Amino acid sequence: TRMRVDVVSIFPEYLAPLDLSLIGRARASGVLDLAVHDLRTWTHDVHRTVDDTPYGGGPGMVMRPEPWGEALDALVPVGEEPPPRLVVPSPAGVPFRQALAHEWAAERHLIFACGRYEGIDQRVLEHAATRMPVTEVSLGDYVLFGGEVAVLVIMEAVTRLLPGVLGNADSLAEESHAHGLLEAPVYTKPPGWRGHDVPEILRSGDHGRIARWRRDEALVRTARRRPDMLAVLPATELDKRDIAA
Ligand SMILES: Nc1cc(-c2ccc3ccn(Cc4ccccn4)c3c2)[nH]n1
Repeated sequence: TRMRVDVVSIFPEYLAPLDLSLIGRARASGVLDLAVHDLRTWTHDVHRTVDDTPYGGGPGMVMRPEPWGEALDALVPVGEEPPPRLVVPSPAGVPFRQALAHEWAAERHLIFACGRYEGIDQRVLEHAATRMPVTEVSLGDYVLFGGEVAVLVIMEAVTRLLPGVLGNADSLAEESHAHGLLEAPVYTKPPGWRGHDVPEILRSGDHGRIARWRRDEALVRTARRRPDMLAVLPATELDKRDIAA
């Protein structure tokens, strides 16, 4: 098996979509070995308590360290080499970008800790960091209820980079965040639809002009929607003439 992934959550059913489609196929093909665990497995009280009031006061509850400690003990075999990476979605995390997806696609073992409430007692991450690399990661500047949907996003971004998962390797090559620009628009049949026609050039068969047209469209789109992406492009990539046009 290429990669093992463990996900721990108090809402394991939130991760059910990982059984579907491409990720389901990656699991069936053996390239991905995924297990979802209920954090309450590692509670011992009759109410299976996972949260408590925050030290220092403030609203909401905080996830207790003990269940997380036992969960991670159970999921990391003693002396596992290389150690797994612990990924903890958090509003205070580093931004998740395609570069991280590529890095994590090379890992042998990922463990995702899905927090809820106001988050996980920080000592869980501090202690885990004595045994494995730990990354707190944010999907963006908006606040979710918990880490589960972030794990779905991260798992999709990482799994599609695993060998054999993407059917047509070219689509990986075409990936927008690879050449630093947004994708050009895409079209398919019919050539005319509700009065909207497919740009003639795409039906010309002139592949050189088509490639140029797509690049120009990508540049214009990026300039309009994501000027920040252009700021980091190496000058060689950016032909000012394209933008002016
Ligand atoms: N990019 C992201 C990531 C998250 C995220 C990830 C994990 C948890 C566990 C709990 N919460 C709620 C919460 C709300 C307020 C302050 C702290 N946490 C999460 C939110 N929101 N946005």
